[in-house]
This record gives sequence, C-alpha cells and structure tokens, in this order.
Amino acid sequence: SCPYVTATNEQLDVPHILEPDVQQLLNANQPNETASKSHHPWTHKPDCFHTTSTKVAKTKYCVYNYNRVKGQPITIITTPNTATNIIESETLDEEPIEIFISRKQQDDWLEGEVKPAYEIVDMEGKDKGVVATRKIKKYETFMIDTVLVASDLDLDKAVIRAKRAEELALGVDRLPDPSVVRSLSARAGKKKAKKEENADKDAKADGEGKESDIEEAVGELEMRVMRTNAFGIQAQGVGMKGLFPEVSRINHACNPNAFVMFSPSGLSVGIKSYREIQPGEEITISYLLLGQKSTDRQAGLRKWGFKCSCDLCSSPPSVLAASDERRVRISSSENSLVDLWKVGQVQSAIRLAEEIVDLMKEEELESMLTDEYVILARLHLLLEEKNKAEEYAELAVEELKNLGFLGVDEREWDDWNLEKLLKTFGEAAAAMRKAEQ
Ligand SMILES: C[S@@+](CC[C@H](N)C(=O)[O-])C[C@H]1O[C@@H](n2cnc3c(N)ncnc32)[C@H](O)[C@@H]1O
Repeated sequence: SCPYVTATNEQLDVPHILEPDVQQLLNANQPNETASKSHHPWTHKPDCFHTTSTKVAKTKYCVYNYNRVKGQPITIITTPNTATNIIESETLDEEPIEIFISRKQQDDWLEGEVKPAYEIVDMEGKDKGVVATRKIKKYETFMIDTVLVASDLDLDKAVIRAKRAEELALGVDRLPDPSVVRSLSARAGKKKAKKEENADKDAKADGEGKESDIEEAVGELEMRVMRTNAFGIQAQGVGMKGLFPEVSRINHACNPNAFVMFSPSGLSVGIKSYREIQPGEEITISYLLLGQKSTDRQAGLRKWGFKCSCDLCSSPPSVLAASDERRVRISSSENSLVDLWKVGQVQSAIRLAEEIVDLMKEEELESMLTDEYVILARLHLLLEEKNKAEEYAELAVEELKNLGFLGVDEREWDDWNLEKLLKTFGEAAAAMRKAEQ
C-alpha cells in the first residue's frame, strides 16, 4: 500500500507532492462489475433522497452502509458517484496500520509489545478527553482510527435539516453497533444519568420527575454528535464530515502535543506526538491552523460552539499577550520577507527568516519550521552559498521525516536532497515563485 500520508493542520502543502502516487494507487484498481447488479457491495439497499433546496442543482444522495473486510463498518452519506468512487478505489479496505507505522513497529504492535498509549476519561468541563497511560515518545504514532460515519458537506446546503437528521439516524441504525455513535453525545450521557436518578426517585416517590425526560426529534442526537465530534475530511476529493470513534474524543489545545495525519483515502487517521508525553497527561490536537493569535483562535472555535480552556488560552493575560505578540510578528515578518525577496534584498530576507525561526521555537511551533528552512535554503542558494543551503535543506528534511510526511519506509528517505526538496516543496516554494516573478 501507499506509505504516504498527509496532514491538514500543517502549513505545508504536502498533498501536492503526493498526488501522483495517490493517483497511481487509485488507478491500480479495476471497477467492481457486480456493484450495479444488486446493492452489493453495500450491506443494505442504499436509501436515496433528493435535494430539497431550490438554490442548488437537483442532486441525488444516498445512505450507504458497508462492512469492511478488515476493520470497522462504515456509513457514508453522499452522491452515488462519490460512493462509487470510494468503493472502486478499494480504499475502504485499506490497512491503516501499514500506512502509518513502519514494518518493525507493526510487528511490535501486533505482538502486543507496545502497550496501549491512552484511555478515554471524564474531563472537567469538557465532557470526555484522552489521556496518556504510558510515556509516549516524541513523534510516535500512538493511535490509529478509521471513519465510522462520513457525511457529504454539500448536504448542509442541499437538504433540509429534518431530512438530513432522519437519514443520518437511518445510517447509524444500520451500523452493527449504533451505540458507538450515540454514546458520543454528551447530552445522551447526561440524559442517561438523569434517567437513572429519576428511576431512583420514581422508586421512592412513585413516578415523580418523569416530565424532565423530553423526547428529541429523530436524528437530533446523531446530528449533535456529528456537530461536536466530527472532523473535516476529504474522500475522493469530496469534503465530508467524518466521525472517528476515538479521535473524536481528543480535545483541542492551541499548543497541542499531538496532530492528525490522514491516509491517502482520507478515511483513516494516525495520531502522532509533537513531543514526549507523560503518563496522565491529556492528549490534545489543534482543531485550527497553527500559529494564530488568541482572538482569531477563539473566533475559529466559536464555529465548534465552545470557548477554549486550553493551557495557552487560560494562561495569565501577560503571558497570553506576549504569545500573541510573537505570533503577530511571525505572520507580519513572513509578509515582509516576501517583499524583501521581491526587491532582491536577500541578506535582509535571511535575517528576517532567521528571526521567524527563533520566534517559532519560542512559541513551540516547531512543526511550522519546515517552510522557513526551505525558504532559507533558497535564499542561501541565491547568494551561491551552497553549503548553507544544504544545511537548511537537511533541517527541513529532518523535520519532514519526524512529522511523518515522508512516509514510514526509511529506505525512501535518503533520496531527499536539496534539489528534490526545492523541486517539490510546497507552499513555501510557491510563495517564493510568486515573489520571483
Ligand atoms: C471533538 S470533541 C472532543 C471530545 C469531547 N470532549 C467529548 O467528550 O466528546 C469537541 C468538543 O469537546 C469540547 N472541547 C474540546 N476542546 C476544548 C477546549 N480546549 N476547551 C473547552 N472545551 C473543549 C467542546 O465541547 C467541543 O465541542
């Protein structure tokens, strides 16, 4: 299988370099002839419905259920075309473990040599969260998860809410264990607790308190779970909301200790640590692009419907202000750097890039450094300082390896040199090309 993975919460535009390989992988598989004869390979007859909004083109959507050969089942709500693309690419049966961890690690995992790294626990003010049960090494991939419910983003505009809720509920019903989804709802948990409390009271006061148990409309609970716990994914180029049973329990932090990598199909994810994590420490990822200042982060998280209480956001005002100042300086310096480059002030651009590197380190934004290293390599090349350029290229490649962007096969790491790096990379290279024009 394809060893490459991509990430969303990085600044680098890695998917670009990966595209040819991913394409190869997808084209290698022949269309499934039997798919049209019955509802095979789906486990149930797809339940289809149409656009209700007059503002968008009339489109057919269906609820598809599939029991994987390996791994967990999946519900997909999308157009027949997208569903066919997904099933024909055979990505539904990809082996996430082969994508995210090396052969050696796989053997250790399968032989039970690697202890489970985390557990899901109650978390003050955040319902549940994930904490480490052992030391997690820096850059270790310690969690692998596969999407259980995937729902086309276009549905939101195309179909009225009640219909979406009804179809979502049907899709969840058709899973072998619908409670995996339903138990993700914070309110479901509370409602259950309340019910038990009331049952107690009932026993004592003969039926009192029953009125507090108001029934919800069909699918409301599932809609809430998708809103709170699902993440954005891309499957066959289509934007979807994806519900990953375990990853969905990881809370957000603005300075997280872990991050998400997506498999080429977008349907599996690996969670990898940015730094060493101690037993008992909460595992966090960022729901946002890294590097933003606090007001922008809070605005971004409002869409998720919560106010962030992570360590950085709860730090004293002076600490938060200092962090914001550094972050604002990083982004304004990045702009100035491009301007300096444009007018050929290479020395000044280098000084600015070095300053950005220092600021990113101070802000513990090491995962954003690759771009800066690529820029520094290019700038030094302009001054014909080949050795310096190669030094920075090595730093960039090291960072990419650590973050998992170069895949898990160590044999493929060696041919990453300055030339290949500059040819293939990425957002930094594109920005520079623009500046050079
Ligand atoms: C993807 S879920 C994470 C798991 C969730 N705590 C649970 O028990 O299902 C996202 C929700 O967790 C809570 N949450 C996550 N990160 C948070 C943070 N930094 N501060 C406050 N609440 C947070 C919010 O309620 C948010 O809507």
